Amino acid sequence: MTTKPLTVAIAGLGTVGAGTVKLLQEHAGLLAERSGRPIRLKSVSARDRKRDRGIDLSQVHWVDDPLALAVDPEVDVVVELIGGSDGVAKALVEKSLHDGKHVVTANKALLAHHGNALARLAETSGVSISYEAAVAGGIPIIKLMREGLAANRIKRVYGILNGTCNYILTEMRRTGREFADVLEDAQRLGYAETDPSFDVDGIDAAHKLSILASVAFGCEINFAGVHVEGIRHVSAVDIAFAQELGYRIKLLGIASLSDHGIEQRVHATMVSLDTAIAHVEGVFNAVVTIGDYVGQNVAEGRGAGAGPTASAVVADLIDLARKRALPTFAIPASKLARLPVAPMERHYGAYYVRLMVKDRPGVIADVAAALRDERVSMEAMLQRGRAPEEVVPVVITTHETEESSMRRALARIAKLDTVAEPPRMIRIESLTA
Ligand SMILES: NC(=O)C1=CN([C@@H]2O[C@H](COP(=O)(O)OP(=O)(O)OC[C@H]3O[C@@H](n4cnc5c(N)ncnc54)[C@H](O)[C@@H]3O)[C@@H](O)[C@H]2O)C=CC1
Ligand SMILES: N[C@@H](CC=O)C(=O)O
Ligand code: NA
Repeated sequence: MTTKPLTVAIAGLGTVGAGTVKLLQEHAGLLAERSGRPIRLKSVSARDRKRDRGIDLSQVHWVDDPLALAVDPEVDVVVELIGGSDGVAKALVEKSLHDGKHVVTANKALLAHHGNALARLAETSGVSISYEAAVAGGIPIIKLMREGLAANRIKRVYGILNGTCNYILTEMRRTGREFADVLEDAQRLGYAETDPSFDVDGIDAAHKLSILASVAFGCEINFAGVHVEGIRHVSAVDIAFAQELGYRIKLLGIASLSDHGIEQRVHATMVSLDTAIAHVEGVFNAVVTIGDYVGQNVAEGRGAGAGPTASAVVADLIDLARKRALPTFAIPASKLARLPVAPMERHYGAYYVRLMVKDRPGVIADVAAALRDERVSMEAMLQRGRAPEEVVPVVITTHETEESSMRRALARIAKLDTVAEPPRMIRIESLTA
């Protein structure tokens, strides 16, 4: 057994970087045992050398220019924890791979945008790019899919992929607090992205979903092909109606294969209270995979924060120390398929629609007519409180229909004089987990 340490350099010492340094130091003995050799942190780079991060950097080289880490001949692995799909993070990862260094990264934005090219580059350089921390934080979902489920064809993968959104939706429901107020909490706790609109607008979950889809289906990453919606439009009223109807609202990422191609979508979703995923709360994420031999598998754990993310980063380092490397997205980059994107208009599902209507005779008949004309079949209707000539909420749930019909019906409903605000639509997903 080799005792030569695995020599590591880390770029970025924020939430994840500082958490990773702490874990490497506190568990040094355990990691050496599990890896068969020590994992040695040689150097670090970040923007502000003087900042107190609550970690001991006295035995570590400080390097001002992160790109210098890529050319240090002693370094085996560069750990990129800066973030961002371009700029320094991309330059560092490319330079490191070119220079024959393994890369570990938590950067899903980078992989979603440039993963195909980076996987090819890693392969031609004979090194690996590992990214367990990039998808669902501490859940070992990449390991689960690339290794544990490797014998299966996977047709569908979905889950709660953003800790910040799940935390916000959970707190709003439990406490009735406002969206902006809860988002500040998530930022303080280190869950949110540098620009939190990436979280709340669904972009971060879409980055992760595009990576999961590639590993699940053996296809190239196609981030541009993800239909993305966030949670800004989800209001306390919808959360309360969801509860009354037996649902919970979750931001889900869902990828599946159909006759039309690959469907990838991220949006607020009503899931039945009977499902396990409805009860995944706070910063927890959950990923459900359906394999043809194994059936359904559910993995749950913390999706963000220093500790869980560091756990995933260091798990990748242990694999490298053990000299275990796999193709980036489970099969060689040159073999990844380029799949057609199934248009969202062809999506077939059930819908929740909330209208704010003037409480007048005939209004419901007009709404029902618009639905009927577009062949959307109503499942149930709820109206709470009567206040003639006042604006009141009316909720409709539909049977399964094509999204294009639903959109046409909503466009007609929005134009009715009695409808005071644009209709709010949330997809209802029938899930088994
Ligand atoms: N915070 C979390 O819970 C999770 C974050 N991630 C990902 O991990 C990465 C890091 O995220 P956080 O630690 O939360 O971010 P952060 O903002 O707390 O830390 C970023 C670090 O990068 C450094 N940095 C920024 N620009 C730099 C530059 N030009 N040159 C050198 N250093 C630079 C900053 O000084 C800081 O130390 C991102 O890709 C993020 O998406 C992934 C999973 C969970
Ligand atoms: N901002 C992300 C961090 C982890 O990927 C999240 O909230 O899930
Ligand atoms: Na993970």
